[in-house]
Amino acid sequence: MTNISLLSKSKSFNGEVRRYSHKSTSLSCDMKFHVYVPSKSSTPSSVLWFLSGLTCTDENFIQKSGAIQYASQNNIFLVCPDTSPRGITIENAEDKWQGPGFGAGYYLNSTTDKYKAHFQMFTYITKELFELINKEFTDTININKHSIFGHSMGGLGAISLFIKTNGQYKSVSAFSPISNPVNCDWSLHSFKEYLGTENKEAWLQYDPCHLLKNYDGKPFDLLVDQGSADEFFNDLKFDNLELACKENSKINLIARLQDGYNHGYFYISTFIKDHIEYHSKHLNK
Ligand SMILES: N[C@@H](CCC(=O)N[C@@H](CSC=O)C(=O)NCC(=O)O)C(=O)O
Repeated sequence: MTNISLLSKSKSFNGEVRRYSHKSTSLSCDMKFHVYVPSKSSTPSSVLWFLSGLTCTDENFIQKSGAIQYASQNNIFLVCPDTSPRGITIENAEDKWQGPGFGAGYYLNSTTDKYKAHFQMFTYITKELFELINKEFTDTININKHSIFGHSMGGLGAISLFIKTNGQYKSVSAFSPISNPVNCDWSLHSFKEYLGTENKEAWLQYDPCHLLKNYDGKPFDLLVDQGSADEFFNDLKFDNLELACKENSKINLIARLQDGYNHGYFYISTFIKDHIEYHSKHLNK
């Protein structure tokens, strides 16, 4: 018995863009997500997860990134989750697009009384939705071939989820990630609200720079693109990311400062082909 409801589908590059809804047990609310299903092939598709940034839903990437063409060419099944629980009430909610709140789940499991009932995005992405995709599309995908990438808050999420799940994903990359959230006022504010105002150790468990500096697993590549004209450049701490990776010989950082590009989807769509081909190479090793 299926646990997902099809909301829409459209043919695209010989495959299908589909939007589904389901009742999330980890978030205790109804959630939506998009997938791209490549055209039928004798080889099961590899799976590539994209984690979106602040203010996004499951629609921004699939509509604006230009990824579908390259996913089709590389037999890649795309998964585009939402960025927070939806349709619930947050008592005394804050009206800040950087969070905490809707569109700003930071891909972490909240422990504070105000948010913990619904803001469990780490578990939602890495367990609940991961298992749902493997179950519902088991005839289409290779359940052992998943990779992950993301943008901004989603770049933070891709790097932290990759490291914290010990090999669940074959490869990782990021566009303009929030690399050091504990050293940026607005992301630290969300971390304090989600994880506790004095709980520095908990914040660090979701901070890419801290995780990269202290990583002690199998060596891996990390492709990161960063626009030089990014309006959030000083908040994203690209330099701290480079330093954290330089200090750890297990991480092969491929850092690309892209001259003149800003933070938005026109920049993402310029380099999306490179990222999809990077993941395809790692998924087909
Ligand atoms: N203040 C604006 C800007 C919000 C913004 O730029 N969001 C980015 C991600 S930022 C870090 O995670 C984004 O992806 N926006 C969606 C898009 O389609 O561009 C606002 O309030 O929107």
